[in-house]
Amino acid sequence: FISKKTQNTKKRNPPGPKPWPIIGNLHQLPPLPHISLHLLAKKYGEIMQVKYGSGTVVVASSPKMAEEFLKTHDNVFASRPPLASGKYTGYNFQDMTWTPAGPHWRKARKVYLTEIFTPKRLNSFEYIRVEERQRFLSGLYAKSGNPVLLKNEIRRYTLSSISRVVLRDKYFSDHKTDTSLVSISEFHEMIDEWMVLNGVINIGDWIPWLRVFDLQGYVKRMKVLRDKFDAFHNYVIADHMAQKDLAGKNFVPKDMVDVLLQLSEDDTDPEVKLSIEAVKALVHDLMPGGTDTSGTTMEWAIHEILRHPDVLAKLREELDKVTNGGERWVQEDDFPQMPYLEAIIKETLRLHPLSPLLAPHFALEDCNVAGYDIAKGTTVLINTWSIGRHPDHWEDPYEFKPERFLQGKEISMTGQDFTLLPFGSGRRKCPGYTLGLRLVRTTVANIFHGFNWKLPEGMKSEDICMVERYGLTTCPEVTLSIIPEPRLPIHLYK
Ligand code: HEM
Repeated sequence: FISKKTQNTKKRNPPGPKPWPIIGNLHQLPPLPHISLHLLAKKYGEIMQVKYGSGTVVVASSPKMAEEFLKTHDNVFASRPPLASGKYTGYNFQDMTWTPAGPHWRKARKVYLTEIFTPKRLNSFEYIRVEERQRFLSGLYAKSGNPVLLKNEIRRYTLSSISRVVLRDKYFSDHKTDTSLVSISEFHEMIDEWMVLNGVINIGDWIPWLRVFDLQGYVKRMKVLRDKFDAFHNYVIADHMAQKDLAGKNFVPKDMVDVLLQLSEDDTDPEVKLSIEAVKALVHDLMPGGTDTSGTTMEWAIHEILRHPDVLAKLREELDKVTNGGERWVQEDDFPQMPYLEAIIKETLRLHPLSPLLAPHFALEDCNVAGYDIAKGTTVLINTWSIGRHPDHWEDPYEFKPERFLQGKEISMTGQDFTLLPFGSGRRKCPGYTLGLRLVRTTVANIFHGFNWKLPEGMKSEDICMVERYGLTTCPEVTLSIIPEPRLPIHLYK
């Protein structure tokens, strides 16, 4: 017998697979959790509850459910779960990616949006992006006729573009020297490790009594990485402060570290003061957050274009038109005249969203979503990989067809349309997307404007590997080796 009162107060959880004791549904996730959750959602529905150990995780797999969490109830779900990666590799939850919703996060977000990623600031750094792009394209020209690992070239280029804007480019070198704290390859390894450790499912986060054992060794690795990044940031901050002192009253901020340090001296905000520790945490966000994100998106776009010669032919038509038959490189102010390029980028991000489950969101209080009770402390994942393939919203969802974005109503990729969410939406939306898109658009355009690309002997375009490697960012499993052949007048490469 259940009393009427009990019936009325009984919680209604979203449907989901039956969890096993202790581990919950963790055994159902590997190797690619977004695809496993996509398949489970086909059975249990657009809002689904699973158990990660003893933790409750709710997964949204349709545009409608994404809108519920990221718009209708955005204020409730704009936090992050307190995972070990945020503690050890996010400056004890002070970096923006992992910081819980609250005064520090609001302050950090305001700083990013009003000081760092304003159109004026981004325009003022355009000359850096142009110089770095030229260096990148000239480097490819020098390797004409030889196979290049495109991923490595792109990573080097995105790192120097972002690091010159964030902290000037003097802290790395090809090899470790007295003046460079880490070599470029060491720094790439640190970024890779950060991406891996921020995307892993760490058992200790979800089965708390196992935490002390660190069964997978992830926390040990996080601590090693924390110390490496901290040594780097300490050096960078100390160097910037010394130069600021030297300049005295004549000091003018030259990069984002300068801007953040200047803001840390501002005592006028009654709510939060930006400590030096917080400055390090925010600089930390910009480096891995800015490099691998844009680079991996470029990589996916290049793979797709090479697999689709018809797409390449149409892109070339557009490139030739805006550059007057190839008299010059494509520039940022050409974008409005390049709808096909834009459609390619959207289609790439639809099929290969960089963070297929976004970064995890977290319920700050109990909330009723679409008739289901979601308890405070629930982790929420938005499966953008699944949403981008939703058969009710996309025709031939598994096909790469940029043309779909040129027909009918315009679909935005920056958070207004819940069918396409590569940057998320709402309060936690990616703050760096304007910079990311500027880099991705010009690079993809110029790679195909400046070069024909030959695949290695015996390889066909359909052999290009599209298998994913899971992490906070999901990249191609196999690095493509291809041969550049210049197609523009020689003086443009010099
Ligand atoms: C094509 C490039 C990029 C893509 C696809 C991308 C994607 C994303 C996604 C999916 C999120 C999580 C949103 C959520 O949890 O709801 C995010 C957050 C974030 N991104 Fe990006 N991003 C890109 C470029 C950048 C760049 C260039 C920067 C900085 C230089 C950056 C900095 C950040 C930061 C700091 C956050 C955390 C925001 C918060 O938690 O409040 N991103 N990005």
